Amino acid sequence: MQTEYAIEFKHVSKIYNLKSKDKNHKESKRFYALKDINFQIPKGEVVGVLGTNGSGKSTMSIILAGISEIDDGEMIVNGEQSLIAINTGLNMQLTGMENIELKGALLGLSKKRIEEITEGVIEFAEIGDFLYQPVKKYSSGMKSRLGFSINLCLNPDILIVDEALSVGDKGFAQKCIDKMNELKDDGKTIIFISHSLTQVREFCQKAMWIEGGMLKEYGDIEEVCDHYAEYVEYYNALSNQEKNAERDRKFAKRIIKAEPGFWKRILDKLRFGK
Ligand SMILES: Nc1ncnc2c1ncn2[C@@H]1O[C@H](COP(=O)(O)OP(=O)(O)OP(=O)(O)O)[C@@H](O)[C@H]1O
Repeated sequence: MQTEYAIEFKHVSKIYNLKSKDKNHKESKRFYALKDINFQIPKGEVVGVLGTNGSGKSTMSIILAGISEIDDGEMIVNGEQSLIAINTGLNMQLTGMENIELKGALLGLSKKRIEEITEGVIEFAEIGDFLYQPVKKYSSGMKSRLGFSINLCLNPDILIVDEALSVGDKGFAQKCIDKMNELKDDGKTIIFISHSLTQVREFCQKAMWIEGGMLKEYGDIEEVCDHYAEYVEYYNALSNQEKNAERDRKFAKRIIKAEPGFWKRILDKLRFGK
């Protein structure tokens, strides 16, 4: 039987502009936030994403969620995806309730479905009357409760969780893990981005390690986690000077040196969506 994929990345790259240090220097450099990423995630798989700060994990999460466009390559997503992240997805001016309605409307859900989701959120988030207050008045834990609850209650085919568990209190984090386990048992695809190797080992079936914008490893959970842990240990043992050199070395590989035809390809893609 042919494997059905929830997500396929084919030579996916994401480019960002980097402002020049020198204020008078108009030209800005371009660099790869993600560079030539290839992988296939079968439906129903739970994948942990690891990588040191700035490696490209959040960039990947917003690309996966359809919030950010790719600059090169192709991404194929089969199913409705939903992203839970610390600072995304909530409108700060609107109340919790209005945020639920807005999200429902953007997804084109029926009034009845939005009411069901609202009931689910009231029960799951446990933020009481704060649901009728603007989100800007919430604590970060309460924002996380609301964001988590909305996205979990939407029951997406593909759930992307970006470091969101680190904000809520322990009781709520456990409640989210239990709910995520339910989704896992239901055969949903979950992409779990976390700095906690313990959480990744416990919750995921496979792991992906992104470093310096590139896919370093993707496969067996224990193997990838062990290799990542070894790297973190190696990096932490470096002197500050060595750490700087390591960062510069990684960054040098991300700066774009345009080969012939590169910019034409990017521009054509922007103009014609090719
Ligand atoms: N909007 C943006 N414009 C320019 N550069 C950006 C933008 N967003 C992210 N970057 C840069 O892209 C690189 C990847 O960032 P990203 O947030 O994806 O990393 P991360 O792996 O999620 O890091 P962390 O573990 O620190 O959250 C970083 O160098 C970051 O500074």
